[in-house]
Amino acid sequence: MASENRPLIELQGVSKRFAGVQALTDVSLSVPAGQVVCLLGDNGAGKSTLIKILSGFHGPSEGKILLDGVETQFTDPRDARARGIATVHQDIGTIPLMSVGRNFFLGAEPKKGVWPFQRLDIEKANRVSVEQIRRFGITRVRDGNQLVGSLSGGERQVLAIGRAMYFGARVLILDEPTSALGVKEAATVLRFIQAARAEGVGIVFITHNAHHATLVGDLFTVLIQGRVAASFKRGEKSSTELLSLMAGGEQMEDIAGELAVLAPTVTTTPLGETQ
Ligand SMILES: Nc1ncnc2c1ncn2[C@@H]1O[C@H](COP(=O)(O)OP(=O)(O)OP(=O)(O)O)[C@@H](O)[C@H]1O
Repeated sequence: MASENRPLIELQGVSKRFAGVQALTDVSLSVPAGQVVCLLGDNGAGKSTLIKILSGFHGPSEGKILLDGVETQFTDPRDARARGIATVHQDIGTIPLMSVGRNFFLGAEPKKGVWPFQRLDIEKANRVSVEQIRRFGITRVRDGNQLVGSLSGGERQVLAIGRAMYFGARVLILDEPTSALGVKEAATVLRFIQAARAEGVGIVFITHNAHHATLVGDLFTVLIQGRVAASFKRGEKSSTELLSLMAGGEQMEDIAGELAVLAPTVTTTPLGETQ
């Protein structure tokens, strides 16, 4: 297994400006091997911009990217992928009307035969895909010919993440992988995240769900308006504290105050009467 604290990828003092918009300011983040780094923040806080920088989609306006401790630049997302940085977006990346095996190897299909008579080795695609997802506890899938549309949301996420790992991801960026899922389905994905961590993969887990974050996270970074508002380790804050931080504590107190003023008006109006 990879050593626990070796950073695989790091951002140092990264800022990103778009025309007229300062999306990120002086953000530093380190993703060690075998650790889950939770990236949290409200809408517009800069999470997407940050993962686009980590995955080679944008270059930073200022600051550095270090890969295995060496300063680097990604030419594009393909370059980042080739160097082991895989991004799995919620609900994209699998095709419902295609089989599990075909989805798993999409764009990298195993071939058999000798060129020019090569054809898709569907037996291999089916066998490997089923092995890979069963390895992480999805035992309901037994046949690689099964259509992805018949899998649950959590199983589809696991398929997409398992595929990234099979193709050599060392850093997995998971963009809101549990946000559209029910409790049981989210648990499937969270278990998978733990299994990936145990294999020494560095994980960036983007979520709005403070509870999911505290269940699997080792390190936490909260972004507010493009800046790191807090950065801490597992056990240093409860999920309630985390939630309040994400909402920008004071704002939540203001909302609670407003609701307290409104509440008596609402409760004293008898049902069926209008004012
Ligand atoms: N390509 C772009 N051009 C101009 N402004 C952008 C661009 N991408 C992001 N921004 C701006 O940067 C800020 C941060 O946006 P970003 O999408 O990174 O936030 P986010 O935390 O991912 O939000 P969400 O959860 O809603 O996706 C926002 O003000 C957004 O409008």
